Formats: sequence, structure tokens, C-alpha cells
Amino acid sequence: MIVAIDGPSGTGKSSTSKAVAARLGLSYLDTGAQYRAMTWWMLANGVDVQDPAAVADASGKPVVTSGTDPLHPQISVDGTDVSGPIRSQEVTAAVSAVSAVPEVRARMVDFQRRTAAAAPAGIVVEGRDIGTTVLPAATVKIFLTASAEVRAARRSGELNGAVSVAATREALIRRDAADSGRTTSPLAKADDAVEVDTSELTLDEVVDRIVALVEQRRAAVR
Ligand SMILES: Nc1ncnc2c1ncn2[C@@H]1O[C@H](COP(=O)(O)OP(=O)(O)O)[C@@H](O)[C@H]1O
Ligand SMILES: Nc1ccn([C@H]2C[C@H](O)[C@@H](COP(=O)(O)OP(=O)(O)O)O2)c(=O)n1
Repeated sequence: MIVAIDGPSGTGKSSTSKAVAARLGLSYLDTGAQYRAMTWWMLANGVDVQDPAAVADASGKPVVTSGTDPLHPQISVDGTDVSGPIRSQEVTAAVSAVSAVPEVRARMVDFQRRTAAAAPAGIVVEGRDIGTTVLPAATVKIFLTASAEVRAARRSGELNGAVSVAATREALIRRDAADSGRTTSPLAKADDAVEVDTSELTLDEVVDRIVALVEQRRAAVR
């Protein structure tokens, strides 16, 4: 059972994916956290993140590891837990440039496929290109959306309003454009993905909807 959950920032991918995996007894993988971890390492080691050749050259150096327990997600680089630092504004501002570099993506995608293949009962994998590129044979594909206003309000709320909703909205729109416009596996809905607009739904409603889709699919293949 492979569940692919893609969509832009703030649509609820992480919260939803963790809850769906926990409810169904599946593993969980946050691929965005992996691109953030790679970006954190580039910044910490003085790599010019706007220089794709420099990023490509350095991309084999850090060892990024992800935990797959939805109740205790973990992300580390060279054995150091980076779950806090990868959420900084500095990393958020640089992650689209780093994740657009094909060498970075090739390493991450390989790791993501091996992680999915090794999951004992199945896995929920969240990202931008899971249904289109990483795991195109996923059993269930979901594409989450929400209005830019709702997404910005959610993200600004997480920062206790330290960054205004308007500034957050602008930053989200810029990142969506970069992630959708890059050449190598851009953010996109797979043709066979089910689109769920979360703007007017509670987290529980989104989770219930996806769990129901997975259970339907399980019953159909039995
Ligand atoms: N359906 C929802 N309704 C309201 N808030 C939500 C919903 N889904 C997620 N959130 C909140 O929005 C924020 C962003 O969610 P997150 O799961 O991190 O999104 P993503 O992984 O797509 O960026 C979090 O603070 C989360 O608690
Ligand atoms: N499968 C993926 C996942 C994320 N990325 C890139 C593009 C995103 O802007 C960044 C960060 O992703 P993340 O899911 O952590 O972002 P949000 O939490 O939604 O803000 O990583 C990617 O290129 N491919």
C-alpha cells in the first residue's frame, strides 16, 4: 500500500500524511524535510545555493536520514537531528533553488524509492512529485490544494504571526512558482490523483476522506 500525497506548501500535507499513516498502521516519509535538510547543510557549509554547479558538486557529501514512524518523525544530517533548523526562514527561502538541481533530486528520489520499498506494511509519502515521478505506481494518489489566503494564514499562525499573512502569502506564491516551473520533476498533479481542496475542511475531515479512499482501494484489490 503506497499512498502519495502531493501539493503546494500549507495545504496540510504533513499533518494529513502523519495522521493517515498512524490511522492505517503505515510508515511515513516527509520528502520536503529531506530537501530542507540538504539545503540546511549547504548553508551551514558555505555552499552558494544560487550556484547549481556548486550545489551539484556538494550534493554527495551530506548523509540525510529520515525516520519513518508517523508518531515520531525524524530527520538528521550526518547523525545530527536537524528537525528544528530545517524550518528556519533562511532554509525556507533557499530550498526551492537547492531542490531544483537534478543531482540533488536524483539522490533523494533514489533514497525515497528504497525507503518505500522497505516499508513493511506500506507507506504514506508526501512531497511535490511523488505521484508523478518518485512512485508513479502508488496505490492511491492525492493532490491537496487550498487557497493562497488560507495557506498563508495557516503558516503565519504557526509562527504566531511573527511574519504577516501578506508577506507569508507572497513568499508562498514565489515558492509555488519556482517549484512548479523547474525543469526536473516540477510540482504537479498526477493525471490519476484525486484532488482535495482543504480550504474549507478541518484536518479530521481531510484525514477521514483520504482514509476512506485508501480503504475503498484496498477492498477493490482484495
Ligand atoms: N484542514 C486543515 N484545516 C486547518 N488547518 C490545517 C489543516 N491542515 C493543516 N492545517 C494546519 O496548517 C499548517 C500547515 O500544515 P502542514 O501539514 O504543515 O502543510 P504542508 O505540509 O502542506 O506545508 C499547520 O499548522 C497545520 O496544523
Ligand atoms: N518531493 C519534493 C518535496 C519538496 N520539494 C522542495 C520544494 C519545497 O518548496 C521544499 C520544501 O518542502 P516542504 O514540503 O517542507 O514545504 P512546506 O512544509 O510545504 O512549506 O522542498 C521538492 O522539490 N520535492
